Amino acid sequence: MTGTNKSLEEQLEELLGDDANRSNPLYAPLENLWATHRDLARRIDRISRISDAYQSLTKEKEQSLTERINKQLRQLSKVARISDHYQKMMHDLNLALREASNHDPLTGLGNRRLLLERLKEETERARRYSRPFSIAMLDIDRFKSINDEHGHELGDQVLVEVSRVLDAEVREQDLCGRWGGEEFLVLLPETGLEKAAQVMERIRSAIAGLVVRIGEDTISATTSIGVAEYQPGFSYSDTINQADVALLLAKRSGRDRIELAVAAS
Ligand SMILES: Nc1nc2c(ncn2[C@@H]2O[C@H](COP(=O)(O)OP(=O)(O)OP(=O)(O)O)[C@@H](O)[C@H]2O)c(=O)[nH]1
Repeated sequence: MTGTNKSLEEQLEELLGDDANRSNPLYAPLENLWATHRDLARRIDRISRISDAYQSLTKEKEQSLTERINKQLRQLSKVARISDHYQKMMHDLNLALREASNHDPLTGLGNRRLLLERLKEETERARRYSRPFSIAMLDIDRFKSINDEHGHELGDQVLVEVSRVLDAEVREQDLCGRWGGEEFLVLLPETGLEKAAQVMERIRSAIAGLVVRIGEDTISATTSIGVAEYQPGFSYSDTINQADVALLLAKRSGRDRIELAVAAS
């Protein structure tokens, strides 16, 4: 009656389902035992389903917590990237602002503000370490008539060309900048009057040889230059005044020349 490949449960079901076995004295206890077993199995099944459900709920919670943390991490790294980007932008903007506040937009040379800053520093250095320095004030001759004859735009072009010569001719340690209008200032650290005069003579000659072309027309320009050396006890503006006086002398003496400031005795 019982096949060997049948499970114990199947065999019992078959035994208890067969009415012929009811008269067997073991039938009732076996039926009871089977009922108890099935009840127990149902309970175990329920408990394990509850446990499974609880486990998957916990797993789900864990998963969603991990997902939430990952999402927050992704958002944080995005915010960090954006913040880095803005910091770089601010840095570049600051550099551009500093560059703009220190440079002349037409010629690209340092402006009066930068020149004054460096001049003050150089005066302090000269005072402290007893080191020489000189400055040269350079002015384009009869610039008004260049503007009047050829127009303001061309006047601007001459300013740019003169700036290029200046920038190319000054030495590494020197600083040249636009003092204002058609006037330029060259700062020559570690340089006495005589040496400064040599450098400026080279610059004067290079500018005199400059030819600015406009279509068929050509323009040339000359410059007058006043050179002054820092004197002990001088303020930076005293040195500027001395260079200005020398420049005025150069203008009055016929232009296209260099005059040196007379050292205070
Ligand atoms: N094109 C142009 N002209 C300028 C600029 N700044 C100043 N100027 C002109 O430069 C001229 C300077 O003229 P003045 O100060 O009379 O001197 P100058 O004609 O050079 O004569 P001297 O200095 O005596 O040789 C003025 O006409 C200004 O308008 C500029 O940025 N561009």
